[in-house]
Amino acid sequence: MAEGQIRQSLSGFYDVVTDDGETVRTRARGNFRNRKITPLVGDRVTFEATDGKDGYILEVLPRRNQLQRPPVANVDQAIVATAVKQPDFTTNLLDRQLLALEIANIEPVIYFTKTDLLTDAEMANFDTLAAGYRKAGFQVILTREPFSDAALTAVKAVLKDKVSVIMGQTGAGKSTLLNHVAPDLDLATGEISAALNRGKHTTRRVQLLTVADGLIADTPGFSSYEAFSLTSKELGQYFPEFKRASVDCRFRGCVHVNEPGCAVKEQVANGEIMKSRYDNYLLLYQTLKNQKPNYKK
Ligand SMILES: Nc1nc2c(ncn2[C@@H]2O[C@H](COP(=O)(O)OP(=O)(O)OP(=O)(O)O)[C@@H](O)[C@H]2O)c(=O)[nH]1
Ligand SMILES: [Zn+2]
Repeated sequence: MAEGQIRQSLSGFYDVVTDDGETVRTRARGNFRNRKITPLVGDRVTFEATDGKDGYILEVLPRRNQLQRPPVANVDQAIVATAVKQPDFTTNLLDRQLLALEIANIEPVIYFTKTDLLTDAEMANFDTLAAGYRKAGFQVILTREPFSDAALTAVKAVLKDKVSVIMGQTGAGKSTLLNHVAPDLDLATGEISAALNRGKHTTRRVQLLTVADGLIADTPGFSSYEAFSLTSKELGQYFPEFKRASVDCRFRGCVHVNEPGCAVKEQVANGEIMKSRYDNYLLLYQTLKNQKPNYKK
């Protein structure tokens, strides 16, 4: 019996890399299907290897988290590629992406793309915005020149020794960024997400690629479009700076809307919490409140 990590899945085959760096092609045994366990890329597994034949997976070790798109487990962080322009930037989309990651228990890293399209005055606004997100507790990479040494050094430092996924709207610059970080990958811009997960292809390949001493999923995520399975009451827990502030709210279970003595609203008023985050919270709160209860979870 050996142990390793699934680095690629393709048509029912799982390529497992052992701690010695050896790659073994395996299949999952029937008992996985019975137990409704589908091994995922990123899973730590035990497996049996047979000389000259495909090995088979014995057990999937407990997961820290898992994503549906891309189907990857044990993800450390998500690089949220966020264009400052083309497509237009909105805090609403960014905050929804951050919420989705918080729910999935995956650390976000906000990476602003296309800063070369900004005037200096516009750049100053993004500096202020980045400072707000940093204060809220998020990692933010914002550089004046895309793909400058400083920008690439920052990205590589973030990727090192971690399992990362990259997410962002179509056209946000995900493949362009990856191509700069790892030129040998040579991903076709505009094709990274077109080729996969669009329903047309039945043989879906998912891979963790070695990039800058880390592992990165070759398929981007789209979780911002997904419905959130949480209640309006729970929402505040997934805005980290709200959660921190809420210990000082007068009422336990304060949802930071109409309650008196709300520490979150106080911090919005005095500029500690970003107004845009609060406005987006209120929009999401209303959406969730109007949503039919979801008893699935
Ligand atoms: N000016 C400018 N253009 C950029 C930058 N990064 C990417 N682009 C352009 O933006 C367009 C979209 O970039 P992609 O890297 O294909 O975007 P993507 O996020 O991979 O898009 P999908 O594959 O559709 O999800 C391309 O025409 C890129 O050349 C940048 O930093 N500055
Ligand atoms: Zn409150």
